[in-house]
Amino acid sequence: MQLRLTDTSLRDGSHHKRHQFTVDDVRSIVGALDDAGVPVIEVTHGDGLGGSSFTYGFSHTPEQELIKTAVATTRRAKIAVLMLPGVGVKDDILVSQDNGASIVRIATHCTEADVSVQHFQLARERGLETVGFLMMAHSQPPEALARQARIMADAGCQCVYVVDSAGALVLEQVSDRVAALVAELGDDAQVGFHGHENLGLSVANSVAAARAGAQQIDGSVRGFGAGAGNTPLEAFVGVCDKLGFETGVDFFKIVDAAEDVVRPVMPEECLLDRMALMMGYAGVYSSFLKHAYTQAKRYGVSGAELLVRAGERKLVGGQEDQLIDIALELSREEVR
Ligand SMILES: C[C@H](O)CC(=O)C(=O)O
Ligand SMILES: [Mn+2]
Repeated sequence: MQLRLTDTSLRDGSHHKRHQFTVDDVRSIVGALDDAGVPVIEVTHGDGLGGSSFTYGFSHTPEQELIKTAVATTRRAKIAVLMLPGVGVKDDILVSQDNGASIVRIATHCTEADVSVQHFQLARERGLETVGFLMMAHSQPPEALARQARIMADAGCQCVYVVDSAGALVLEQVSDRVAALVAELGDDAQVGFHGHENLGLSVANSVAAARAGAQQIDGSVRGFGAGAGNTPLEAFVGVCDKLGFETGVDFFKIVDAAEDVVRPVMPEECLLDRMALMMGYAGVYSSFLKHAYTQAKRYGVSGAELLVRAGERKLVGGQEDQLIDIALELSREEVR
């Protein structure tokens, strides 16, 4: 069986790098991944097009410069961009296409697929390939996710992803969700899976997704992504070789890329440490990790407790400022 892999290190890794990617980083990573045969490479601010802001963190280099560099560097791989409606706007899609991106991935919270309809319609009218991201997929049962996937597919989405933003899903919880989407969508759209490593299961979860019928799988070389990182793509390629899934990616080349090209660009390794584990356990959006570190330090409170409470409040992407509220709550409790 054929799997199409997308590397997200130059987008999800942007969270870990606090959005400080340079043109040189993009050139070296895209060059190495393209040479290894990775078919799709995503390049955008961590929070998608238009994410460079006070709330999410300002980019070192404008994302459109990074996208242009990726397009100029790649020989075979397609360049994808991510957008969250409301963070980015329709014009951002058009500018990205003018700069050579050919796949647009529209991400919504997994109960809000309806906000993506106009973006899929525009992207298809313009001849772009489309992917939909149902984020925080652990928070909804399979049948609810399938209904949201149907909204995306009817709007023109060609592959709907189960996105384990919190790294909170465990094996059958992935396959049940993927299978529900496959059953709902049939030939109308493919199904994909995007994992995070917060419970140490991203590779196993991606295998479960593929076995349940997912045809597209995300990963980031060296796990370079938010939280404890994404599915380490080089490990997943090796596992696919052993299980007989065809990826078209050269295992030895991607292992060298991870070690020699990607690791030097990372500020530090992505760790499965206390904070990351809390995210997986409590079901917290992985992109909150750096914000939680910042607020925990600023208010002198426990980052792990901050994340557990973020999970209890069921915060979703875009509610980063609520971490300040929780930090104040914790510091008030400590004073008493
Ligand atoms: C904007 C988020 O970082 C998208 C993503 O990668 C996820 O939800 O996971
Ligand atoms: Mn992610």
